[in-house]
Amino acid sequence: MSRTIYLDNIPLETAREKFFLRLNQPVLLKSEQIPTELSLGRVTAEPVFACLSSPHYHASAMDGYAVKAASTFGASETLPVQLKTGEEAVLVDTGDPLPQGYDAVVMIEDVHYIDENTIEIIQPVAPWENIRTVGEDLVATEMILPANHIIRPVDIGAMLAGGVNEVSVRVKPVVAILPTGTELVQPGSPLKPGDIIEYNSRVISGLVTEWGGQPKVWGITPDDYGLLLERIGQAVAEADIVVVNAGSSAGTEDFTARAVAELGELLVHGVAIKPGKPVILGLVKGKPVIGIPGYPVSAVLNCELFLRPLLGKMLGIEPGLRETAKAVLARRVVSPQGVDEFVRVKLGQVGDRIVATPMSRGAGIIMSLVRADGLLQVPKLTEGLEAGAEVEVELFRTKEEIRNTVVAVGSHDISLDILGNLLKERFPRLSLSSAHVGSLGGLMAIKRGECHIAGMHMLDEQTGEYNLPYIERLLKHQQVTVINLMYRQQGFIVARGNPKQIKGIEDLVRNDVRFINRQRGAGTRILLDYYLKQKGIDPELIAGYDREEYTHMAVAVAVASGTVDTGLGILAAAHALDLDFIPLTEERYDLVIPAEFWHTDLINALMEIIRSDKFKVRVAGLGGYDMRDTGKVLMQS
Ligand SMILES: Nc1nc2c(c(=O)[nH]1)N[C@H]1C(S)=C(S)[C@@H](COP(=O)(O)OP(=O)(O)OC[C@H]3O[C@@H](n4cnc5c(N)ncnc54)[C@H](O)[C@@H]3O)O[C@H]1N2
Ligand code: MOO
Repeated sequence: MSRTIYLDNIPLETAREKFFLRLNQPVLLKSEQIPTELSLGRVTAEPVFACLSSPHYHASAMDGYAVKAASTFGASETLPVQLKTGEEAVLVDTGDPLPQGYDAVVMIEDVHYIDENTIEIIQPVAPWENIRTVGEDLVATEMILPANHIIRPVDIGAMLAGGVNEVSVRVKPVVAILPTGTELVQPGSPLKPGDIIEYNSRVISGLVTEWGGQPKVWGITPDDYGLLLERIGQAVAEADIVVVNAGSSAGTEDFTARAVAELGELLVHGVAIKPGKPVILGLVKGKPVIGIPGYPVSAVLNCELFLRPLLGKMLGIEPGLRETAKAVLARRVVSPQGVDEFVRVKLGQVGDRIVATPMSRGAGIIMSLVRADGLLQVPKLTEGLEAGAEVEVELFRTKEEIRNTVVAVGSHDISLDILGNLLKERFPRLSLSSAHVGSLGGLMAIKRGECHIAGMHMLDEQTGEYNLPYIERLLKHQQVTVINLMYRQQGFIVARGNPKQIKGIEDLVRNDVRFINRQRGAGTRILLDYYLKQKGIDPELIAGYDREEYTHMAVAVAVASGTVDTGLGILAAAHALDLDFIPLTEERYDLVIPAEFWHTDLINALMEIIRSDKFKVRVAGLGGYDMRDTGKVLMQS
C-alpha cells in the first residue's frame, strides 16, 4: 500500500467554514414526540404551551377555614368575630378546592374554638387571601418553554402541571463511531507488545452522550481498505454523523482520507492545530464524516472543535460550553507561529490570582486530560506566551473548585497522592493538585507566588543538613513555614535477586555495572553527588553517570527493562515494578508553605490530614517511610 498524500495545513477557521458551509442539508434534525416524563436532557423542537391552567381550580393554600372575607371585616382582639362552622366557615386542607361561595381562608392557627359549632377570629382576611387562584402558576396557552431549550427536571414538572404529557423534541443525532487499526484490542484482552487497548471509542461515545447525541460504537475495523470502505458506507446509511478514529495521518495504513475521497468528498485533511493536525473532514452522501487522529488527546480536541459544534447545529443548541477565567501563566509556552495550539493547564488560585501551569503536551497522554483543570489556546499569530502573561483559559472545573484546591509544586512523592486522597475523603469540597518539577522547581514556584506548598528533599553539601540551608539562601526575603512530611529510604533499585551484588556506592565504578542517573537539580542527584564527594569517587568512572532520567519510576523502568543494572531511587518505585532495593540512606522530605497561607482554611485542613494517624499509617504501610516527625514545624521565618 502506498503512502497517503501530504497533509494540508489550513487555518482552523478556514477548515470550519469549509466544513460547516457545505453541510447543505437542513442541518437541524427532525423532531419526535416523546412522553414528557422521559424528556430529561432532550432539546425542545418547538415552544411548549400549557394545555391546562395550574391550579385548574381555586385551591386552598393553607389548612384552615374557608370563609367569606366580608364576614371577617372589622375583627380585632377587642371585637372578635364569631362564625358558625359548616355554614359561615368550612374546614379545608391545603390543596382542597374552595367550596362554592367562599373567597378566603383563615389559617387554622388564627382560629379559637368557642364550642363545637363556633369559631372565633380576631383578625380579618382579605378577599382571596390564602387561596391559590386558577392559573396562579400557569395559565392555559401560556408558554412554558421556548424551542431549543435543554429540558431540566423542573421543566418536566411544569410541563406535566400544564397538562403537557408529550413533548416534541429534536431527534438525537446518531453518531457512528468506528475505531480502526489492526493493533487495537478490546479492553480486558490479554496483551502482547504492539497491542493497543481500544478506549478512544468509549471516550468519544461519552462525549457524544454529553452533547446530546446518540452514540453507536462499532467493533474494531482492522487496517483493510476494502473493509473500511464497506463499513463507512454502512455507517453513513445508518447514522447522521460518522466518526472514524485513527488512520488519519500519513502512515502506510492510514486509509481514512482516501476512503472518504472515494466514497464522497474530502473537504479537509490537515488543519493548523496542535494537537490534532491530521483531522479529516468530508461528506459522504450528504452526511458529515470526521476522521479523527488516533492519539487520545488529539481525538478529544478534534471532537471538541468539530463534532461538538456539529451536534449543536443539529440540535439547535450549543452543548458543552465552558466558563472561562483570566489566569497568569506560570511558565513560558513556546508554540510555532501559524498554528493554533491548545495547551492543557493546571489551575490554582494562589492569593487573589489564578495561576495557570502548562502541562505535558504529549498527544498520547490521556492522563493529562484527566489531570487538567483547563485549556489554553495559544493563538496562531504568536510564537508563544511569556511567563507572567495574563491569559484567558477555558475551565474544566468550576471557579469554586479551583479556589478550593491546594496547589503543590515541587518534588513528587506517592505520599502526596495519599494526602490528596485523604483530603478529599475528609473534606469533599477540597482538592490537592500537584505538579512535579523537582525540589528546586518547587522553591522557585514559592518564590514567584505560584503555589501554596512545595515538597522538597535537598541535602546541603556543606552542612549535611536537609532543605533549610536552601530555603534560607533562595527565599531570603520571604516568610515561610517548613514542616516535615516524612523521612524516606533512598537506595539502589536493582533487578530481582540483585544479580550484580550491588551493596554500596563503591560498586558503581565496577566495570560490569551500568548506572542510570537523575537530572541535575533533583534531590536524588544531589544526594548521589554528596556521597561520591564524601567517598572521593570520581563520577567519570561511573558508566552511565551522564545518562539522566526525570523520575524515580523512569529509573525503575530502565532497571526493569535490563538496559541498566541500577539507579538511585525510592523503595516505592522498586516495589511498583517488583524490583529489589538496597537501602543507602534515609532522607528528609519537607513541605515549604509561605506565611500568608499558613493559617488559611485550606492549609489548616491539609495540616489536619498530615497530622492524622490515618495518613501516617497509610504512608508507613508503603514501606521505606518513617513518620516520626510528620507534621512537625521545623522552621518558621
Ligand atoms: N510522518 C508523519 N507521522 C505522523 C504525523 C505526520 O503528520 N506525519 N502526524 C502525527 C500526529 S500529529 C498524529 S495525531 C498521529 C495520528 O495518527 P493516526 O490518526 O494515523 O492514528 P494511528 O497511527 O492509527 O494511531 C496513533 C496512536 O493513537 C492511539 N490510538 C489509536 N486508536 C486508538 C483507540 N481506538 N483507542 C486508544 N488509542 C488509540 C495509539 O496509541 C496509536 O499508537 O500520527 C502522527 N504521525
Ligand atoms: O495532532 Mo497530533 O494530534 O499533534 O499529536
